[in-house]
This record gives sequence, C-alpha cells and structure tokens, in this order.
Amino acid sequence: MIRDERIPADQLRRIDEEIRSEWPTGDEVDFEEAIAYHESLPDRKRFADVLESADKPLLQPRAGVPRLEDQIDLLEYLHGEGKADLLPTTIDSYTRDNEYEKAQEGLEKARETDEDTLNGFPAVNHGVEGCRELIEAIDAPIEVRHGTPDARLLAAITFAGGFQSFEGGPISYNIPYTKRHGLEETIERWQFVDRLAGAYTERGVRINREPFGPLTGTLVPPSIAIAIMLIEGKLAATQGVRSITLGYGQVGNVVQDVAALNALQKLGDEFLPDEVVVTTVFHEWMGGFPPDEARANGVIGLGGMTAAIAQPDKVITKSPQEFQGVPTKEANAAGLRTTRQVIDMAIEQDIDIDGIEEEQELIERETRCLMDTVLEHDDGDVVQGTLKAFDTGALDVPFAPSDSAKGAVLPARDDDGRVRIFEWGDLAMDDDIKEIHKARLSRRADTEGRDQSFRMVADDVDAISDGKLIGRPQ
Ligand SMILES: CCC[C@H]1O[C@@H](n2cnc3c(N)ncnc32)[C@H](O)[C@@H]1O
Repeated sequence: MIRDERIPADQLRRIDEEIRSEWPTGDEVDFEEAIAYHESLPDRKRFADVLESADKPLLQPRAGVPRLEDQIDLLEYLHGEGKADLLPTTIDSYTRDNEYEKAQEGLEKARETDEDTLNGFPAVNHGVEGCRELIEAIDAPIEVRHGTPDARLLAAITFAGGFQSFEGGPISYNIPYTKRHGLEETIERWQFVDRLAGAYTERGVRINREPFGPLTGTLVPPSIAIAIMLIEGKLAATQGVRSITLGYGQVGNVVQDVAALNALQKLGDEFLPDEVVVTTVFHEWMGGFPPDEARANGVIGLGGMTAAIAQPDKVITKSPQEFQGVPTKEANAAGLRTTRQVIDMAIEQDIDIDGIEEEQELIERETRCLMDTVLEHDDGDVVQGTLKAFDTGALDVPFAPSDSAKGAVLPARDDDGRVRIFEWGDLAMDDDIKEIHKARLSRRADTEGRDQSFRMVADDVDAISDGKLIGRPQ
C-alpha cells in the first residue's frame, strides 16, 4: 500500500535503472554529470530563481515542434518577438503515452519530409544531448510542459538535459488525460518524478514543479482545482521538492478568478511546508475559444486584466488561433504581447472591486472542506486519503474522462458568471455552502425564467466560444 513517504535511495536507484532501459537515450543519463552540467548554467537560465525573484507576473506560452532546430527557432522567436519571460517545451502526444517508437517514426518523418506530424517535441527521443543543445541555444529558463501519466523517463532525461521546471502531477495528469492509468499507479510513478526532482534539489539544483491547475479546463469549480493543487504540492514536498508553482485555470468571472488566485497562494503557504517556496500560475482561459481572432484577443485581454489585479507569479498565455489548435509562432507571440499590453496598462492602477474578499472566503471554506476529508482519513496519510476521497466521490472533478473520478459533480455559472455547483454528487461539502450555491444558481434561473437544469451546464460550456460568459437561453 503506497503512502506519502519519501522513496528510499535504493528504491530510487532501482526504478531509475528500470525506466532508463525503456529507450536507448536513457543510457545518456548520469546523475553526477548532470549535476555538474546544471551548475555550469548561468543564473538567467535557472528557472526557480528567475520565477521566484520576479516583481511582477512573468509570461510563458506553450510551444513544441518535433525537430530540435525548429524548436530552437520557435523559442528564440517567442523570446525575441513575444518577449516571453519564461519558455516552454511542449511534449508530443506519443511521448505522453510512452510510445517512444511512434515518436521516433514521427521525428524521422519530419526530418525526411519536412512535414511535422508530431504535435510537440519528443524529448525522450532527442535525449540528454538534444535537450542540452536546446538549453544552450536559448537565453531564458525553459519548462517541460506535457500531459504524461507515466513521466518517469521523460523526467530523468529532461532533468539531466538541463531543464529545471516540470509540469504535471499524479492527479492533474491522470484525471483530465487518461482512462487507463489508475490513480494509485500514477501517484506511485509521480513519487519517483518528485523524488528525482528532490534529489537534484538536495544537490543545489532546485527543480521547479508545477502541478497542472486547469484539470479538465471546463468550468472547474475553483475549490476543487485548489484542493488538488494542495494535494500534489504536499506529495511533491514529501519527496524533497522545494520550488512549487500551484496552478489555476481562468473561469472568466474576474471577481472569482482574483479570489481564487488569492486563495491559492494563501492556502499553498498554509498547507505546504515552510521550506517550500510556493508560487502561483494563472492559465488564460482553457475552455473553447471564439473562432474569430479579434474575439479571441478579447478573451486573452480579460486574462491579462485579471492577472494585473491578482498578480500571480506566472501567466500561461493563449493565442488568437486557439480555436484552430496549435498556433503559428506569430500568433503565439501575439498572444504574449496582447497579455503584456493589458497587464502593463492595468498593473499600476489601483483597481478596487467589491466582493473579492467574500468570494475568497467562500473558496477557502470550500477548499478546507475538501482537504479535511482527505487529511482526516485514517492517520492523515495524503496518499491514502486522496485515494479514498476519489473512490467515494468526496473529491471529484466534473467531466473527468478518467475512471479514477466519479464525474458526478456538475458545475454551472450563476447570474454573475461565477462557477457554482449544480449537482454535488458525493462531494464533501458543508450544507450551508451548498445552500449558497443553490441560492446563486436560482437567481440565474429566475433571471432566465427557467429551472436550474443540465441545460444551463451545456449552455455554459460553449458560451465563451459563442462570445459570451454565461450561456443564456436564446
Ligand atoms: C493543456 C493543453 C492545451 C493547450 O495546449 C496548447 N498546445 C498543445 N500543444 C501545443 C504546441 N505544440 N504548441 C503550442 N501550444 C500547444 C493548445 O493550443 C491548448 O491551448
């Protein structure tokens, strides 16, 4: 039975040898040599230091293409033209599914035909050497962004390759991303990733870990997202991670988004050990975007405005081509500049909005209800408490493709456009909080002259891509 306990050194070594045999590039990994490589990197490439010393939100896009020279060109462009403060390397879907053979075929096809069939950078196939060429070429810190339930080999290779930031976690890269990996399996496998990051940390190379806050990206109630961030942060801290960036995906109501970001930082500082430096990242709207690029820029601008008020440590930007999928480098850079323009115009203003404190108190109360049910189980072991909470539905994620979550919770926007819970399933929540949600949803029902129903939820899912926030009946 796995528990929230640090992986012993002999077990770390055994797993490391086992996973490095999964692809030939695993042989390039040598921990001591990798420590020396990281020590050779200049301060401006040390991800945690750059992030944690910033005095205003840093901007970071998503970006990944198959070939190394193209990835270098892309990141140079986003750094130069997009003025990104932090850069990504988004990993392709085959690698995320540990399909390294197919990723290899895709990489070779791209090299032969100039045609990119992979939707990201196959870092395992590029190996430690390829990753280092990328790190050497780019004059800014770079994070590995992906969606990998079993990220052990990806971590071993990219950490050795000079990357100092790694996104994801055992819940946030399970629930939204996979059906076939059980939660206990992904928790155990991510304990290795975090222990490896902790091993680098103990040698002075502080690997930053960023649990994936947006989850399914569709109307996720803030307290559910924050509870999962706190759980993944605690699991990472146990393994020795000391730089943790907790994530949150914009829902689009400015009061609720600012309140959620404030709650995320406050609860992160409270629930994670004092030796951890806790930062926050705000993901611009992760749901459906308008196809019209001018409207898409409006969505991006609202994200910038929200970030200027809440001032998270980092913002993950979107592009006006979001509706179409992976953006061109020009569109990706434009999304960075749109966000920067709004932040820089708004951040020096004294903008006081009513209701933020009240909403933050509600979000904090909800999150504590969820955390209590996880931590009260048995002897407070976070792993066992988390497994039990998802198994009973006491913790749940709406629209979760994974069998690890019941998906019995249904969100809907209230008359103000804030995300409330319409169907609670077995979610652990105080009755008076449920009454608050019910009252706010019934106010919308009155406004719209209809009963609270699943219809509201369905209307809300497409509202923003249709140009609105709330899915009002036509
Ligand atoms: C959480 C992931 C969804 C977001 O991740 C973006 N995304 C995925 N793959 C790439 C890539 N290779 N380059 C730039 N953006 C990418 C999508 O557009 C979407 O916004």
